[in-house]
Amino acid sequence: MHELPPTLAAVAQVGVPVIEVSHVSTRFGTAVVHRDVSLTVVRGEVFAIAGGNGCGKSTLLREIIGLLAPTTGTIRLLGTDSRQLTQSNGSPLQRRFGVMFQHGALFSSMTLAENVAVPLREHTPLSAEAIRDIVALKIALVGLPPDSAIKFPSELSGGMRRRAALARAIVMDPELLFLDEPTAGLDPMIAAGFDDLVLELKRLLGLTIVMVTHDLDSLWRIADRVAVLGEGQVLGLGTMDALARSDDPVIRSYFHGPRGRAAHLNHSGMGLQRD
Ligand SMILES: Nc1ncnc2c1ncn2[C@@H]1O[C@H](COP(=O)(O)OP(=O)(O)OP(=O)(O)O)[C@@H](O)[C@H]1O
Repeated sequence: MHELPPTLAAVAQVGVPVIEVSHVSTRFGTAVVHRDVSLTVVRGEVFAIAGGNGCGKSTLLREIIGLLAPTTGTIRLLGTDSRQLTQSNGSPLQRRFGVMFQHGALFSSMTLAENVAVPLREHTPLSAEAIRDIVALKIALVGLPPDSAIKFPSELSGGMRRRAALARAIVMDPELLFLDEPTAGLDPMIAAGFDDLVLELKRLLGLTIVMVTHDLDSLWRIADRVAVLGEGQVLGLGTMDALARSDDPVIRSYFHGPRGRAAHLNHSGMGLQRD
């Protein structure tokens, strides 16, 4: 029997759980960040983790990708306990996901092409020529011009830096893509363009996407499901439409404050109407 190419194999498994967070609690000293958090991400969705400042979104992301071990509870990533990632470097599992950290986290002393090449240099035996070709392809895929490859991060705009960071996150053809505050600090037009790019890459590459964000426009635009964290717990989990109807006071204040209302109006098209 022939094996399916990775993208088709991923499409064939749409809806299968790829991340299972079970009864996770996290403490830093006496500070409790998570108490009994459980959620499941299924293949093929854009799953967002939202909530107020300091509610533990990035910490949960770090736990899922094995940079940090939860105090209690378990997290299974693509069927493997993510503690195994915490304990070992260079696990084959690490090749199956890409991460775009907050603000892009590009190396300032490297050109854009060198930044994008880092995972290939670290995790594959590919020749310099093959790496150059793959990097050029990924730079084009995120909509950056070829001449940006030789530029340093300081020579790029904020939006271009995010696209470069995204190119690095997908350079190993991952199944799963993690985005930590991908649109933070971008102006609304650039942020919307970035959201569209994320959706396009999801479609082209058969990605499952987990995104930590405060950006209500992004949530309305691209999230299939959203987990709202607060008070150490999952306060609500569902589609944006379902969450917008929630009676939970924290969720209500999150979605029905001035920014939440404006984002909802924009999403429904009403925000674009003029008198
Ligand atoms: N390594 C650490 N040691 C001690 N405390 C930490 C550590 N990492 C995170 N925290 C604390 O855990 C809490 C949750 O932080 P986290 O960055 O996960 O929140 P967040 O929801 O992503 O916040 P923001 O939206 O502001 O980025 C914060 O109070 C933070 O100070």
